[in-house]
Amino acid sequence: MSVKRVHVAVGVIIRNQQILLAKRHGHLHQGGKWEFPGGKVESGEKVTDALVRELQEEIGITAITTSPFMTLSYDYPEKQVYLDIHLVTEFTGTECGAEGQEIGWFTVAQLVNLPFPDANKPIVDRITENSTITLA
Ligand SMILES: Nc1nc2c([nH]c(=O)n2[C@H]2C[C@H](O)[C@@H](COP(=O)(O)OP(=O)(O)OP(=O)(O)O)O2)c(=O)[nH]1
Ligand SMILES: [Mg+2]
Repeated sequence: MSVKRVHVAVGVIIRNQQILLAKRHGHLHQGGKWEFPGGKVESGEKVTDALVRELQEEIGITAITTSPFMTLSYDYPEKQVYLDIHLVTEFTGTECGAEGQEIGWFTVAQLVNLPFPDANKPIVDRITENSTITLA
C-alpha cells in the first residue's frame, strides 16, 4: 500500500498586521478548519508559480512579493503533506472566497485560538515568534 504524498504551496498573507485565513470546506481533507490559503504544486511547476496560481484561484489575489518562511512534513493517517510556506507581504486584487469558502483577517493574537489542521502547529508557533509578521 502506498501513502499519498502531496507537495503544497502555502501563503501566510500579511497586511496591516493581520493574516488572511480561509476555512476549508467541510467535505475536504481537514475540513471545517482554518488554513493558510494554498494548494497542490503540479508536477513540473515551481513552488512560487503554484502559490501565485492557487492564491488567484482560491482568494482572487495576485501575490507580488513573497519570501520563503518555512517548510514542514506531516503524516496524516491517510496522506503525507509537505508544506512549502511563504510569506506574502504584497498583493494586488481584492481578497474573496473564490470557491465559496469563508475568509477572514486575523491578528496573531486571534489566530492562535483558531482550529487549524494538525500539521499547522509549527507554523502558528513560528508566526507568534516572528516580529516581521507582527510589524509588517
Ligand atoms: N492550503 C493549505 N493546506 C493545508 C494546510 N495545512 C494542511 O495540513 N494542509 C493540507 C490539507 C490538504 O491535505 C493539503 C492541501 O491540499 P488541497 O486539497 O487544499 O489542495 P488544492 O487546493 O490544490 O485542492 P484541489 O485542487 O486538490 O481541490 O494540505 C494549510 O494551512 N493550508
Ligand atoms: Mg487548497
